[in-house]
Amino acid sequence: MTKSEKPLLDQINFPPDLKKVSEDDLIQVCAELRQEIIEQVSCNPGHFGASLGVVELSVALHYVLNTPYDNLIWDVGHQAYGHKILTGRKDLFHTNRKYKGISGFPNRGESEYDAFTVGHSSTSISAALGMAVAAQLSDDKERKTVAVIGDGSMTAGLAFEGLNNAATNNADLLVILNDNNMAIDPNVGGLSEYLLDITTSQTYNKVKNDVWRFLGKFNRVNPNTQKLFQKVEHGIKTILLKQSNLFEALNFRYFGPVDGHNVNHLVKVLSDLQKIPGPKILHCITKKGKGFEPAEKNQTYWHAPAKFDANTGEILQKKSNNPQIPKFQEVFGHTLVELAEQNEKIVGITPAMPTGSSLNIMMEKMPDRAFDVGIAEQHAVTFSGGLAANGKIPFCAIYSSFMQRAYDQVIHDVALQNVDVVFCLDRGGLVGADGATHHGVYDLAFFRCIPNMTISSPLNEEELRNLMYTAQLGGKGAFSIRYPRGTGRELNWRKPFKEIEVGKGQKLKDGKDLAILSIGPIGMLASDALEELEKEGHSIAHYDMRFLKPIDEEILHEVFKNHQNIITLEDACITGGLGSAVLEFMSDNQYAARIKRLGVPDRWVEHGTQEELYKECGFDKEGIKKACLKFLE
Ligand SMILES: Cc1ncc(C[n+]2csc(CCOP(=O)(O)OP(=O)(O)O)c2C)c(N)n1
Ligand SMILES: CC(=O)[C@@H](O)[C@H](O)COP(=O)(O)O
Ligand SMILES: [Mg+2]
Repeated sequence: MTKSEKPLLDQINFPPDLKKVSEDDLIQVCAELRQEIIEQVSCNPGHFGASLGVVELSVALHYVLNTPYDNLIWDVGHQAYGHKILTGRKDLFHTNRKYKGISGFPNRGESEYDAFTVGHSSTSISAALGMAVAAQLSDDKERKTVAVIGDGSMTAGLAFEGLNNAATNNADLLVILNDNNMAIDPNVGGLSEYLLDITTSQTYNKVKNDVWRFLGKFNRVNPNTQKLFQKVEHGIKTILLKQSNLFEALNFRYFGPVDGHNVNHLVKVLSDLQKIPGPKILHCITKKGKGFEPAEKNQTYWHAPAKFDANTGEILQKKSNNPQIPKFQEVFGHTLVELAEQNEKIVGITPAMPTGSSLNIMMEKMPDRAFDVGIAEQHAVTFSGGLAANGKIPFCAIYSSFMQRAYDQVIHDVALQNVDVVFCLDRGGLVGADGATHHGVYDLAFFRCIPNMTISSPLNEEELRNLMYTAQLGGKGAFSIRYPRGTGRELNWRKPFKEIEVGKGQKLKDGKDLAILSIGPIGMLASDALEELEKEGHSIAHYDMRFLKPIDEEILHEVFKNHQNIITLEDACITGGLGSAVLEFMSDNQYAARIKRLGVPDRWVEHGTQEELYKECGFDKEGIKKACLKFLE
């Protein structure tokens, strides 16, 4: 692809370079930055629409703020590509999300301009408040703190916990609400409707405009008069806006809505707001995908598209390598509808990931029984607990790494209640390019200590269907079914349902030299490795455990009686999951054997393709072979 000319952006490597540009030229800088993002992401896929939507905001913020001294915190961070390009990573941007390349999210270890490492949503207000209070305590009065949070991320409880605390704190904090009326899928819920209301309400906006006119004058007066103006302005807002504005009612000073694509206006507004102390919120209206027509039109697809033609928007590569084989997510989505057609108790829940999880299949077919609850994992779990308490069988689909946020709800609101909730734990294992924030590698360990919890992971698509079938039969309490990002291998997966006995694994292959115990689809890599080793004359047994809890003790007795060398394999952290369970069993039953645990080591694993990361962790096919041969030698 030929890159377009970018005479202004070429001169900008860090914010001080940007500050040298005249205000009149900022529009051109934005155009070049937008084009740079389009060209880069077109050939090196990543998040897209969100970054296009905040081009003007990114330029204006770095133009006005004194970063990195001032703290700029991006919520989620999937929109921070412009920020990265403006803060020293333009020449590295072609390595974005690649193995050993730069991270797709702001990362404290990567740049001093990344004030907080992010990836999970709705952390920005709390983190920013922490930084603002730290500045206050250090008597660092000049330091500004700004959090940029999207309308989707604002729906999470954590965001409101931050607002609530900031309201009475008086720390110098600016929250920029980047409102594009979208999450990955359309944003949902009362807050989203409220934001639309205050953006479009004529009465509200007339009052707001009057206040803005007043603020314009505010900046032109001397400091003594400013104090007086401040009081008057506060009075006006208290009387006129507090009752009609949620954020004002929470003690934030609310400004906006403003056009988030007018860079010169943003520069002016942000400069004005620097002079206003205390907690304040600037409501910016933007368009996700701004400036790239296909992305503006189909915002969900272009949230994170496959490779595309930067000129035409034509998709150049399907996301999956083999489009005929369905993703585990599609098997989940279609199977859920099939089961829900037979069992009217079944309902589906997703916290803001209808497309990613494929719950959208049920949402389209059975809109009354499938719920997108917004970015609200804690609520999704407790909501499921409530549904189950009144006789429904919720299938709550949550990405493993986002489930971390709802841990107490799983314990307190599902397991302890002894109600039937099926957790479809999506993206279990190393996810690839999203990296450390998104790898779903802790769930096996953090669920295993919960009493009565059933923890399962299918070897393949057929087992996924059968586990879902088994779980919906009811009477099983909290039941987790974990599957990874991506596809299995089965074209012909729509087979009749079969109940699987809870706690029963299966022997895939006999062998006498060594035994491998695996859980989940990573077991298929073990099968590949064993096929090759078999040809080399080695005899290795392979068991698909299927359940981590209750674990199949019959299999374990058989294995420990017949084998001195055992390998456990899981696409999960090796501390606390299958390997640990097998070691505990050995100790509790006074067996002795050599055990090698293969899995994700006890350190952060960054981004790359799944294959590169399996290799790094030593459990790709070659790694498994190597571990076996080490024992056999
Ligand atoms: C805790 C958590 N849940 C879900 C996600 C997945 N996720 C990433 S971005 C996003 C949508 C965010 O919407 P918004 O904040 O409005 O940003 P936009 O993409 O519209 O700019 C979601 C659901 C996440 N990163 N973290
Ligand atoms: C930023 C974010 O959290 C999501 O966009 C995430 O990257 C989606 O991951 P999948 O691509 O696995 O759905
Ligand atoms: Mg949004």
